[in-house]
Amino acid sequence: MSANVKSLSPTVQVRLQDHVATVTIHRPEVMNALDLPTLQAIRSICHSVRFQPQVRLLVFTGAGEKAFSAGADLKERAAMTPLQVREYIYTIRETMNDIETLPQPVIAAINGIALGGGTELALAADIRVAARHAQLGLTETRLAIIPGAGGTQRLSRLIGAGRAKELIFTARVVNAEEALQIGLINRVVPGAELMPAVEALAEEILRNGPVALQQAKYVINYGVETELHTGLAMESKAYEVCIPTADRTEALQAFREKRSPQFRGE
Ligand SMILES: C/C=C/C(=O)SCCNC(=O)CCNC(=O)[C@H](O)C(C)(C)COP(=O)(O)OP(=O)(O)OC[C@H]1O[C@@H](n2cnc3c(N)ncnc32)[C@H](O)[C@@H]1OP(=O)(O)O
Repeated sequence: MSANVKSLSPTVQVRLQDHVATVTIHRPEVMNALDLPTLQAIRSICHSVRFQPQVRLLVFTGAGEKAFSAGADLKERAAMTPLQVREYIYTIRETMNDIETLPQPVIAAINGIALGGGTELALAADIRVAARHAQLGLTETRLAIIPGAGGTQRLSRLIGAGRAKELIFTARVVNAEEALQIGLINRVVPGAELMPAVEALAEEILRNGPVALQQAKYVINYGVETELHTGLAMESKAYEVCIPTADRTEALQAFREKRSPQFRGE
C-alpha cells in the first residue's frame, strides 16, 4: 500500500516517491518565510508520516533557488498580539521538535538562504546538504529576540557553545563553505546539483535496513544527551529491536547468496 500524505496548506507541498517524502516550503514570494498556517501544515505532515512505514526518509527544502526559508514571517508577526506571538513561538518550536523526533532519517536540502527559523528547521534535520550559494544564520538577536525554535540548544550541541554564542551574539550570516567548516552542515554542492545529490544520499541511506536506521537515529538523538554508560545501555536496547527483524535475517541470507538485500522494514 503506498503512503498517503496530504498537506493542509498550499504553502507546503509534499511529493512521495520511492519511500521518500519531499516536503517543500512554497512561499517563494516571501523567501519561504514560515507563517502559522505553514507551520501547522508541516506539523500535520510530520504526524501523518510518523505512522506510515512506507515513508522511510524525508527531505525538507524550499521552493525556488533564492531561499530555503527566511524564518518566521515578520509581517505576520508585526500584526500579532503578545499572546499570538506566544502561540506562534510554541508552534514553531514544536514544529522543529516534530521534525527532529520523526523516526525516519531527515535531510535538509538547503537550496538558498536559511535565516532564523530557516536555520532552526535545518538544525532539526539529521543531515544538512547545502547549495554553494546558500547562507545560514541565527539572526534573531538583530530583532531583539533569540532563536526560539530550538536554535540555542541545537546549534550549541552541533558546533559547540563557543561558536554558537559567536554566531547568535553577532547574528552573522555564514556562507555554505564556512557552515561546512564549522560543522553546521554536512555537505556543499553546486546549486544545480543539490537535489540530485540529496536524492543520491537518500538512495545510499535507503539501501540499509529501515528498522536499523530508525533505531540508530533514536539512540543517537537521545543517547547524546546522557553520560556514556547510559548511552551504551540505550544502544544495547536499540540493537535488541533489530535482532528479531526479518530484515536482519534477509541481510545475512543476501550476504551468503552474494546479492543485495531486499528490506521490508520489519
Ligand atoms: C523562532 C524563529 C524566529 C525567526 O525566524 S525571526 C526572523 C529571522 N529572519 C530574518 O530576519 C530574515 C528577514 N529577511 C531578510 O533579511 C531578507 O529578506 C533576506 C536577506 C532574506 C532577503 O533579502 P533580499 O534578497 O533583499 O529580499 P527582500 O526584498 O528583503 O525579500 C523579498 C520579499 O520577501 C519578504 N521576506 C523576506 N523575509 C521575510 C520574513 N522573514 N518574513 C516575511 N517576509 C519576508 C520581503 O518582505 C520581500 O517581500 P516584499 O517584496 O513584499 O517586500
